[in-house]
This record gives sequence, C-alpha cells and structure tokens, in this order.
Amino acid sequence: MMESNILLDLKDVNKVFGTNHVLKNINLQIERGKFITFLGPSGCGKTTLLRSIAGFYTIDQGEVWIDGKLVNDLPPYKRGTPMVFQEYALFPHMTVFDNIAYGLDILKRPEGEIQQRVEAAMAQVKLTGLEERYPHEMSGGQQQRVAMARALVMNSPIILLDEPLSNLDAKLREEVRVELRTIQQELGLTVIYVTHDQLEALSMSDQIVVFNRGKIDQYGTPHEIYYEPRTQYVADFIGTTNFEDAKVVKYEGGLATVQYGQAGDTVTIEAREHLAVGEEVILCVRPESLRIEPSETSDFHITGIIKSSMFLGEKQRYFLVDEVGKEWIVDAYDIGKKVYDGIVQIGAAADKIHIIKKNGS
Ligand SMILES: Nc1ncnc2c1ncn2[C@@H]1O[C@H](COP(=O)(O)OP(=O)(O)OP(=O)(O)O)[C@@H](O)[C@H]1O
Repeated sequence: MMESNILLDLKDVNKVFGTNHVLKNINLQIERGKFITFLGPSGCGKTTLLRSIAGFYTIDQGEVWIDGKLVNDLPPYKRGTPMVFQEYALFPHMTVFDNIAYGLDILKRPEGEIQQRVEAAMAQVKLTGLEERYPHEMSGGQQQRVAMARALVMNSPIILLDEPLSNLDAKLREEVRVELRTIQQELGLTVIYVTHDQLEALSMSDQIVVFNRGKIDQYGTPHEIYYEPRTQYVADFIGTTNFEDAKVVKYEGGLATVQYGQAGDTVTIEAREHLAVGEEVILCVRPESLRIEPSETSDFHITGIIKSSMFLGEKQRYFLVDEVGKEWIVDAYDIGKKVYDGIVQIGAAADKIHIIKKNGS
C-alpha cells in the first residue's frame, strides 16, 4: 500500500472550556515534511489545537488522525508528537546527552540503545562532541538543536513547537529561526510551529494556518496569505493593508470591474472568486503597491493630502488623508524623505489590487 502523504488529519475538531467554545470545527490536513505555522493573535486557539494534537487536551468532538491512525483515545506519550516549549524547556542541571536521553530513560530503554539513539540524533543536528556540555554553555541556536534532537530521538513523526523563540532577543531569534528551518529541511521533518509573529510565519513556513477566534480563516503558502488573503481579517492581520469599499459593476471571465471612491471611478481587476454584479466588495492595496504622484495614469487612484511621514530605515512611510477623511499608508523605497505639499494623487496598478468579498469575515 502506498504511504499517504497526509501525516496529520483533523476532522471537525471542537474544544470547549466551560462556556468558551475555543475550537470550532477545525478541518486541516498536513503533509509530511512540511513546516506549518499556526498564526493568530493571543487567545484565538492556536495552543489549544496544538495541545489537542499532542494529546494534552481531550477534544469534545471530532477526530485526530496521525499517520493513518485515529489517536483520540491515545495519551500523549503514545502519539509520537513531542512538544517543544518556550526556551526549549531543557533541564539546566543536565548535560546535553542526558537532556536528549530523557524521553528514552522514561521509557526505560536499554542503556546501549539509548547511547546509540542519542548519538545518532546528535549527529543529525550536528552537535556531536558536545555531549557533556550544559545548556548554559551553549548558544541559543545550539540549545534549539538540543531541543530538536530531544524530539528526534523519539522517532516522532511530528514535532510541535509552541512559540519556542518568544523569549529570545531579536537578533538571536532570527539566527535560531534560520537554524530551525535548516534542520527541518535537511531532515525532512514535519513541524507545526505556533506563533503570533507574522514575520516569523511568513519567513519560515511552507504553509500558514491563520486562526480567527477558534476558526481557520485561511490555510495557504506565505505568498498566498500575503497577496491573496481570503478575508479582511487575514489581510489586516498580515502586514499592513489599505482597504477601500467598492461595488461590482461588471463581472465577466474572471474579470471584475468595480466602482470605488467619491467620483465613482472604476477599475478592472482579476477576481479569484465568482462575484455578482451589484455585490459589495473590499479592495486591498498594500502600502508598497501604491505610488505617490504616479507617472502614468494608474488603474486605481485616490486623491488626498499627505499628513505625515515616518522614516523606517529601508523605506519612508507616508500617511495620506483622502477626500472622505480616510487614511492611506504608502511606502516609498526610492525617493528619500520627500516633503509633499497640497493635494497629491496616489495610485496602483490593477494587478496589485486584491478583491475580497464583503461578507468574507
Ligand atoms: N486549560 C484551559 N482552561 C480554560 N480555558 C482555557 C484553557 N486553555 C486555554 N483556554 C482559553 O481558550 C482560549 C484560547 O486559548 P489558547 O491558549 O489556545 O490561545 P492562543 O491562540 O494559543 O493564544 P496565546 O498565544 O496567548 O497562547 C482562550 O480564551 C483561553 O483563555
């Protein structure tokens, strides 16, 4: 029989704490060898789902399948889904070797087997030779490798990481991020990573699951999540987006002509979902897709006054207030800190505008 590529299959998973319905009909399939991120603000249910997969919580309804097996009734240690927490939860008083051997010790595996498996795991994460070190004698990146080795030694099909980098400073975080992604790719591991940090999610993942109050709003590649958000919630949560209400006046062959703004201007945009004439939609435009004083007539344009600007290192961010008093954010990368006086136009090409259905979220 061919091995299925789906390693984790969640079917209609529901979890309730008292009167708090924390997970609402979660359906999700995760492929082998992928780096998956659960992304969303605090309290949206990411950790609850991770713990439900690991078996620390019993779900109220639904099914959790791991590697073709229904695991609803299995305790955590029989699921093969170790979790790595903040600061990797290494035991500070134990050597690296003992930290990695811990899970096998608990299972009372024979000495020789433990020795051999720990050495193999240490070689996989390139830590051979550091067996006798203590966690505090290692860099953040090395500690992350120990945490991974601890999961690898158990031959786990999935490794679950709950905000493992949240206590590190910005520079170390970035270093460890790269480290983690490298190990995952080199060893073809399946990793589920929980974070509320969108940059972390965008930069590390094969697929991102965006949570919105206990539901999945979108499951897609970082590129899809960023450029083709399915709901206003996703567009708003990931990066910065300008929104404009519009109405569909024509829809034909996947092209929607929409009317927007005070003067009733129109723009024709490729639409991924079927739209009806008369339907209310929201246009999403990223700050980097807008130009101030666009040289040629752009497909989409807004008139207003630049109220302020902000230096952000690689770019200058401008805040424009349009004719109805709404604020627009425009990022300029190439013009230095130019001062604009009086009425200006900002514009974007039609292919930089994304349409979302108004009832999307
Ligand atoms: N053991 C528990 N008992 C009761 N309520 C809980 C428990 N664990 C979580 N909750 C509640 O479930 C909801 C989701 O919490 P969860 O920790 O899953 O969110 P999260 O998205 O991981 O957020 P954070 O990033 O803050 O951990 C919250 O309202 C929380 O208060």
